[in-house]
Amino acid sequence: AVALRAHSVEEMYELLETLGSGHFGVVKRCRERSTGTFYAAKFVKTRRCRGSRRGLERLQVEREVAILRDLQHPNIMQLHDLFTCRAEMVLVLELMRGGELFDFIAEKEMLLEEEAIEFLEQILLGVQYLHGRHIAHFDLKPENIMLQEKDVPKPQIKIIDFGLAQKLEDGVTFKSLCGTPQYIAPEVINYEPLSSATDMWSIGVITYILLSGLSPFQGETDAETLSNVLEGAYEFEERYFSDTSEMAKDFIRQLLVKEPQERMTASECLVHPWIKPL
Ligand SMILES: Cc1ccc2c(c1)c1c3c(c(C)cc1n2CCCN)C(=O)NC3=O
Repeated sequence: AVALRAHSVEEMYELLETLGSGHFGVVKRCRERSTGTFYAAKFVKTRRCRGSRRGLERLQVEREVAILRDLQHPNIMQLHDLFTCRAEMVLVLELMRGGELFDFIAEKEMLLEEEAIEFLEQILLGVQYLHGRHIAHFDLKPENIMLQEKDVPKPQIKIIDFGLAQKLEDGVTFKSLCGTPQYIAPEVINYEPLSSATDMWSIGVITYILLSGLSPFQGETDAETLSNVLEGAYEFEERYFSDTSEMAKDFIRQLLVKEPQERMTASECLVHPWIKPL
């Protein structure tokens, strides 16, 4: 169980280099003094006095922690320890030495269909587990898919960053305008009720990127990207998709569907002939 510790994180962990920073805060590699095991420590400033922005971050982190504590799946990031003090919260998380899937694709330009399927199957198993517990991630993108190790034949992945995740209470329509333009579904832009289907649209975008290195809706500006998403305006550019299988294109077509209810669910994706050939 993850206890709320009164001590400072530095009593229990030796802080090492910064792994990344961004809206989520700062993430540092660290080593647990008692075991010598390496982890990732995510620091989020939550000092209330700096205006509502900090307060909002604290709420997001508290929601993320509540969700993470409840989850136990090989493809979902595990919370190992938690420290809160007035000015900040520190989440100690499994270390994913392989870094982001985003960087992995960038290095390789694009993946073979077999490699893409390896990643997608794990992402879909993690998302199927989340949706089965009525949790939507709402920020699925290659930056939030981390690799345990990267120089291995079949890298293991975990989904991270549940800062925008929500428990989907039946009947409660959740609307929110956040997420990253390239990956957000039409209903997010139209401020319509969001659901687990919103995550499935993002998986369609991620699949398109894994196979081509291209982002299907990206425009010159965010505004252009958002209007491309609303029009559902994407195509399989011949130059990039000439040797992509029809099965793979069908998989993407059945996710990049404007109507949320018409998109495949994670479970349906896992038995789609492209993922689960007979
Ligand atoms: C090797 C490496 C490099 C950058 C990392 C991480 C690991 C990392 C990690 C985590 C998070 C939330 C962010 C992380 N970042 C920041 C970027 C995440 N999109 C995490 O939970 N475990 C990580 O290893």
